[in-house]
Order: sequence, then C-alpha cells, then structure tokens
Amino acid sequence: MTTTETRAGVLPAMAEVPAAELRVAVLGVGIMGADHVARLHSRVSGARVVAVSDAAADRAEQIAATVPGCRVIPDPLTAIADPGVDAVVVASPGRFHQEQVLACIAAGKPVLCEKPLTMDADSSLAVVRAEDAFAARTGRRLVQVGFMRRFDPEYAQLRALIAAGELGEPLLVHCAHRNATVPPHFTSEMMISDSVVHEADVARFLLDEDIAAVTVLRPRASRHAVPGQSDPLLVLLETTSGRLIDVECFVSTGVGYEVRTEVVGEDGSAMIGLDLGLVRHAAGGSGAARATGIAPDFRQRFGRAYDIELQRWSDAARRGGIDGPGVWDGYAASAVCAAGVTALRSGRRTETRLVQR
Ligand SMILES: NC(=O)c1ccc[n+]([C@@H]2O[C@H](COP(=O)([O-])OP(=O)(O)OC[C@H]3O[C@@H](n4cnc5c(N)ncnc54)[C@H](O)[C@@H]3O)[C@@H](O)[C@H]2O)c1
Ligand SMILES: O[C@H]1[C@H](O)[C@@H](O)[C@H](O)[C@@H](O)[C@H]1O
Repeated sequence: MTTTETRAGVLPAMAEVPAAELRVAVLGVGIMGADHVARLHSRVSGARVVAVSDAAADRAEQIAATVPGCRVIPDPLTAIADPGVDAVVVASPGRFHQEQVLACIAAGKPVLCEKPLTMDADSSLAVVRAEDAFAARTGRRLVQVGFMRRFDPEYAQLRALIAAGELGEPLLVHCAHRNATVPPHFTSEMMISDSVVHEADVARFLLDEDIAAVTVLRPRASRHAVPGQSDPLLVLLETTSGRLIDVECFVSTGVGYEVRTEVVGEDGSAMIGLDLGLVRHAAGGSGAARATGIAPDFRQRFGRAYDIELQRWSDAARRGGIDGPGVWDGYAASAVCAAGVTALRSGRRTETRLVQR
C-alpha cells in the first residue's frame, strides 16, 4: 500500500522528455518558494519560471525580478488557470495547499506541492479522491508531494541497503530532527504536522509499510522554546508489523539543522546525517569518523535533494505526470500526523486511521 502506490505514479526512467520547456508558476515565494525559483532558474534543465504569486505583493515583485520574463500573477488560482502555465510548484503555507492543489487537478496541470500535502487527514483524502478521479479518466497522476528526503543520496543509499537485506530485518529507527529556530507562531502541533511529517514519510519510505500508531511524550521543555510550546518532543511511531521509530523533534536548539536517521537491524545498523556519508556498524568493523559540520538550515542540508527532486518532477511534468511521492504518500503522512496531534493533546497512544485504497 505504501511505495507500491507511489510506484504506480512513477513514470519509467527511460521515457522520453518532450522538447518543449516546462513553463512553471511558483505559488508562495517565501523562504522555500524563493529557493525553488532560484533552483528552477539556474539548476533545473527544461523548466522556466514564468509566473510567481504571493500574498505579499512586494515579495512577489522582488522574486519575479530575479528571473527575466517572469510575471507576477497576484491571485494564485488565476496563475494556475493561466494558459501560459504548464505546471505549478505550491510553496504557500500549508493551510492553502488543499485549495491550490485541487485547482491544479481541476486544470489538469502537474503540481509539486511542498509538504505537508494538507493540514489534516480528511483534506488530504479529499485530494487523493480528486486525483484518483482524474487518473481514472486520463491514466495520469498529477500531484507530487515535496518529501525531498526521498531524493537525498544518503536516504536513497540507506533504503537500498535495507532492501538488499544487508542489515537483516530492520527493527528500530532512531531519528533526530533539530532546527536552530522556528518562528514564534510555530506551535507544538506544528512540530508534528510540519516537522515530524518528514519522519512519517521517511519511515514509510525506508521500511515499506504504514504507521499504525503514534505516541508523543513531552520531556522538560527547553528555556529557548517558544512560550507555551513543548520543545523538544519525543514521538514514537509503530509500524503495522511492530517496528518502532523514535523521533526526537527539537526545533529551538540554537545550533543548526541536524537531521539524523539510524536504522538498527538484526544484522547491523547504519546511520546517515552526520555529514560523514553513511556510517555503518557491522560485525567485524565500522565506518569512518571525522569532524562534522552542521548545516544552518534545510537549504544547505538538502540542497542536492531539492535539485534532484525538482529536476525529476520537471522532467515528469513535461511528460504529463509525476516521479516521486504522490497523493497517497501525502495522505498517509497526514494521517500519521493527525494521530500524532491527538496523541500530543491526550498523552495517549493513538492509532492511525487510514482508509482502504
Ligand atoms: N521540504 C522542506 O524541507 C521545506 C522547508 C521549508 C518549508 N517547506 C514548506 O514550504 C511551504 C512554505 O514554507 P516557507 O518556509 O517558505 O514559508 P514562508 O512563510 O517563508 O513563505 C510562505 C509565502 O507564502 C506567501 N503566501 C501566504 N498566503 C499565500 C497564498 N494563499 N498563496 C500564495 N502565497 C501565499 C507568504 O506571503 C510567504 O511569502 C510550507 O508548506 C512548508 O512546510 C518545506
Ligand atoms: O518547514 C520546515 C521544513 O520542512 C524543514 O525541513 C523542517 O526541518 C522544519 O521543522 C519545518 O518547519
């Protein structure tokens, strides 16, 4: 149900990419959207940013000025419908994703939607249903979700190691997800729906199964936490077959952007995210050790992953489809986060509710 569903939306790697350049509109050009505009303009081939849209007019003008010929279209829905736009990147705040992604589906335009797909499981399911209806008519998938870790070479290597059986049966995954700071409006709920959503997807990506239940513990809060916020959090995800994933989510460390993942299997363990490449411990020897650097934020740590993600999305969009995590992955992660928010509020283990596909 997990990556099989994703694979259904993945176009074969050998498929030809049409010669015509993909004309892209980017909706929301704050930190992430502006980074994607620069990436599409200077590092992704076969795509051109032709329009940007942002609730802040001056911000839209400022970012449009960085790309020759790029227009500002103030209303995002007008930008989606514009006949000069072939495909869309949604990088607006999460609460606008549902409306904007549904408009892309209605217009039949491929869209890369930044995570989270939407803010809760029901609205994500509504997107799944709309895209399913489109796919039933056309045989094409339109929505790719910006779970960029799947395109990070270290995560890909870790997944391949697990799939090849090199660690034996994976049993445990230890994750650290640390940010230097977050804006003052960032709530404990957002630590689940906006931050731990990455681990919800990574767990499904690495282990190829769904998350059945979530428990959230609140350790003593850091004095740097946004007032009223429980920071850090310890989140425990249980997979359907009984594997456990523990996630330390700490978003006000003041240090930098630290994202680590260690998989412990019956026959060894492997860890990524130390700026050392993949470090592996197996019977008879372990991996490298050298001084590490810490990236200040996601743009440095996952820059290469975003480049690969947007290049592959753009190539697939030119063929009319997607090449990466789809709506079902977005929905599954939203369902985990919904259970997580309930677990956070209630202090109780909460089962994930996922409809049958
Ligand atoms: N994949 C990642 O690692 C990653 C990293 C950062 C952010 N994100 C995601 O990207 C999205 C944007 O995050 P950000 O950090 O860039 O936020 P941001 O606040 O820096 O930027 C959001 C921008 O959207 C604009 N905006 C507000 N309402 C809008 C609307 N209705 N339509 C279009 N634009 C609108 C705002 O004016 C602002 O410029 C979020 O979904 C976030 O979760 C993903
Ligand atoms: O939107 C950001 C982004 O997804 C980062 O990758 C994550 O580390 C942050 O916690 C989140 O707020």
